[in-house]
Amino acid sequence: MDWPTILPNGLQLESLEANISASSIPVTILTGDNPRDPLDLFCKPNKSRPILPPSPPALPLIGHLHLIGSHFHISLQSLSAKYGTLFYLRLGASRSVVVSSAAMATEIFKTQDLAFAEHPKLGFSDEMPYAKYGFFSAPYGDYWRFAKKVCMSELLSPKQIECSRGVRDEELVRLLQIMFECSKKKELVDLGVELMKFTNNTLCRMAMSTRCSDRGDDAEEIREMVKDTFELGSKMFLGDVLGPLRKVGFWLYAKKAMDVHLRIDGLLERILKAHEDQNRKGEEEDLMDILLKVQKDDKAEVKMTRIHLKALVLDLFIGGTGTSSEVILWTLAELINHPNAFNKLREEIESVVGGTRLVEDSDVISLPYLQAVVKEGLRLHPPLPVTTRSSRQDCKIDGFDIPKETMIFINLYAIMRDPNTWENPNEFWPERFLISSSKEQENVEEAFNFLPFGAGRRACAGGKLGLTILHRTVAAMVQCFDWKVGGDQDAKVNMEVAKGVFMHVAHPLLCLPVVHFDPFASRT
Ligand code: HEM
Repeated sequence: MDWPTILPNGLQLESLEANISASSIPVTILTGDNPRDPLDLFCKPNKSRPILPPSPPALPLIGHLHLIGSHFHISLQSLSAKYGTLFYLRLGASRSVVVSSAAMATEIFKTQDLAFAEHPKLGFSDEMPYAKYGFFSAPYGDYWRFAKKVCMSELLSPKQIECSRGVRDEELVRLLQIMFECSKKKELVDLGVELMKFTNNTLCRMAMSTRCSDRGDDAEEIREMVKDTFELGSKMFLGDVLGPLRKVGFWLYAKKAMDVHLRIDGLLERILKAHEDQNRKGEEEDLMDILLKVQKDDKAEVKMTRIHLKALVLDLFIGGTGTSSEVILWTLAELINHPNAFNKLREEIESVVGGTRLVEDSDVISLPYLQAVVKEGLRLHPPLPVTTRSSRQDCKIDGFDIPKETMIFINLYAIMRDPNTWENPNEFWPERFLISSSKEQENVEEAFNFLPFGAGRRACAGGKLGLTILHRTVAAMVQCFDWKVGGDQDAKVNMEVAKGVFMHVAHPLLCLPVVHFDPFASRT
């Protein structure tokens, strides 16, 4: 099925051409509920005439680009209020369909999961040496299925998460020590920066025990490179998805992208060699050790190459660090702005943990309010507010045709703030997750209303690890400190979101930590 040249509302090619030649391009083309996409004027007519979802008026060449503002997820949310929970957009050269309700998401994530089990291939994928081998970008097929199995049964399994407890404990204590130090010196902490370092270090050590290498500053170097990758990645994504011509993003940033890639590859290669050379028997296995074993396993159903291995480690590292630190930051910001919730959480922690030790992973099961707080943080501030899929074949949703290789934007942010599902959807109110019974909560998740980790085959592979890190870190930061924004007792956090496709905070969160409880006091 090709994209149509005649629309379901009956607009004919000839009449549109006439309108264009009358040189009133935008105005005349843009009338009608489901106007002709001007780009299609140059395509051959197609007999099958698919019925596309409704769409806003489009402009020649740029399509609907002019309707996208500084916050991608919010622009899509506003458009869905007007054009429905399934609508068609052409952003520059990309044809896409936007999904903004749980019912439509159910089609993508459950009913037709297999048909949408791929992330879209971006214009620059072929040019980037790792992109073809990565897990996130892998097409649904033998390699992806094999890597997913390795992730779920080995790398990110409950057993491996438990094995990583020592590393996670050490990194959390290191984070808290920084806060105690700043508190003592009455210095403001940039919470975003410290949390990012914390998740980076945790994931870096879990993935490749940087102590294996001969240099001590690998984590810092990786952090820099991941930052560069993210910045470049979003520019190239925007260039690719929003630009008038595909691959423009790549042409613009190719040299820088290649430079970052070579730096990352050099570093990963060095760490990999250190793992191969050392006799690590008796030492705790990290993810690289496990993958090296998988790579050498002749009986494995798929042969994993060296480049696959490096790309997978990098994907896990990139997928896990920024996401976790952002949610911790937003959740703390909400708690600081909602002192009642903050105090309620602290009381719960103190009643379960007592006053002599730091909260532990094993306490979380007895801390329902903590779990509700973290869920509410994820609901309001999903670090990937819009996830993407690509249709692997021609499909139908809600009676509309979705041609093969259409990019699907699933607006997780809009779904988790849908007023039809959530009472006072924009309010931070963790109690909403306590009021309903656990059965009702399961229903909410099964009904695809709560989707911070996406869903279906391509759902987040590290959700369990992510939640483990979130629960423990938020709990420890509340158990140990009061937080004064900018050093001021009554100041509130500015909750503005930075421009772009992610959910970064727009302004650094600078806080003075004031010690409430020091679990290490007796040891010093
Ligand atoms: C708060 C923490 C996290 C959040 C909110 C989050 C969210 C997401 C979302 C929304 C997706 C896209 C899912 C979809 O398209 O349906 C995703 C994919 C992914 N995430 Fe996470 N993530 C988190 C932590 C992690 C961690 C800790 C790891 C690993 C260490 C990880 C690894 C991945 C991978 C590998 C994918 C790609 C899955 C695939 O393509 O099959 N994530 N994540």
